This record gives sequence, structure tokens and C-alpha cells, in this order.
Amino acid sequence: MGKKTILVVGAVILNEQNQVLCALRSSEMSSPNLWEFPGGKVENGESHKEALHREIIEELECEIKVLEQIENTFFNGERAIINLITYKARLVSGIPKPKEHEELRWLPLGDLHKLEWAPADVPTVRRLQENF
Ligand SMILES: Nc1nc2c([nH]c(=O)n2[C@H]2C[C@H](O)[C@@H](COP(=O)(O)OP(=O)(O)OP(=O)(O)O)O2)c(=O)[nH]1
Repeated sequence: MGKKTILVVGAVILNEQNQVLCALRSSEMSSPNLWEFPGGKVENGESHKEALHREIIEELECEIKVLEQIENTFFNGERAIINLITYKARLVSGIPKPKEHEELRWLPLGDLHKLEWAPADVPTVRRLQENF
């Protein structure tokens, strides 16, 4: 029996100072106490952008405009293969609130590597530090 592949979209939300919104997974979530880009699983019939827009409303109670793709990576996790696709995004309304996460933090691009990221997110973090 092969492992399932889970399609997950993550938002790299940037503000006017080029800081990125980082989200700490809570102890009730899978992969707890690691930082991630807010987002979640794409549901049947949804486009990536629709899924990300929906997840951000659910998780942060704010609205984003989803922009260009940053990374598309596969991480071989313990229970499943995670296909994480990250997109650049801008806030269009509301202030992000941690409805599900333990903590939210705005960090300058150059400081992202200082956090402990979920393994699937590391290629996106590296890409952001290289050429953004
Ligand atoms: N949203 C998000 N999830 C990520 C990232 N990196 C990463 O490995 N993941 C994993 C954690 C989850 O297993 C899955 C996303 O699922 P989710 O956020 O919709 O759901 P969840 O916590 O309810 O997941 P689960 O407990 O049902 O497995 O992808 C990331 O940057 N953002």
C-alpha cells in the first residue's frame, strides 16, 4: 500500500515593509510547535487559489489576494507525502488573528531562517531568502 499524497497550499503573506506572516502550529494540530505558512488542504473541485483564499478566512479571519507561485515541493512525511505549493499573497481586508495557531509573527525576509519550520516549508524559506 503506497502512502497518500496530500495537496497543501500555503500563503506567504507580505506586508508593506516586506515582512512575512509566520504561523506557529499549536499543540492540538499535527506537527505541533513548528512554524508554517498559513493555509491547508485543497478540497475537491477547488483551485489552489480558491483553497488558499478560503483557508486564510478560516484560520486568520482576513482576506488575501493570492499572487504568484513561489515553490512546489514534496516532503516524505511519516504518515503521508506532503505536496506543499506556496504562493505570495497580500492582505486585502482584515487583520490576521490566530484562530487556530498558537502564535502569529511578522518577520523580515532575512530573519525567516531563525524559526524552526515544518520540514515541508524549508525549500520555500530558502527560496525567499535567495531571491525575493
Ligand atoms: N497549512 C500548512 N500545512 C502544512 C505546511 N507545512 C506542512 O507540512 N503542512 C502540513 C500539516 C498538515 O498535515 C497539512 C495541512 O493540513 P491542514 O492545515 O489543512 O490540516 P490539519 O492541521 O487539520 O491537518 P491534519 O491534522 O488533519 O493532518 O500539511 C504549511 O506550511 N502550511
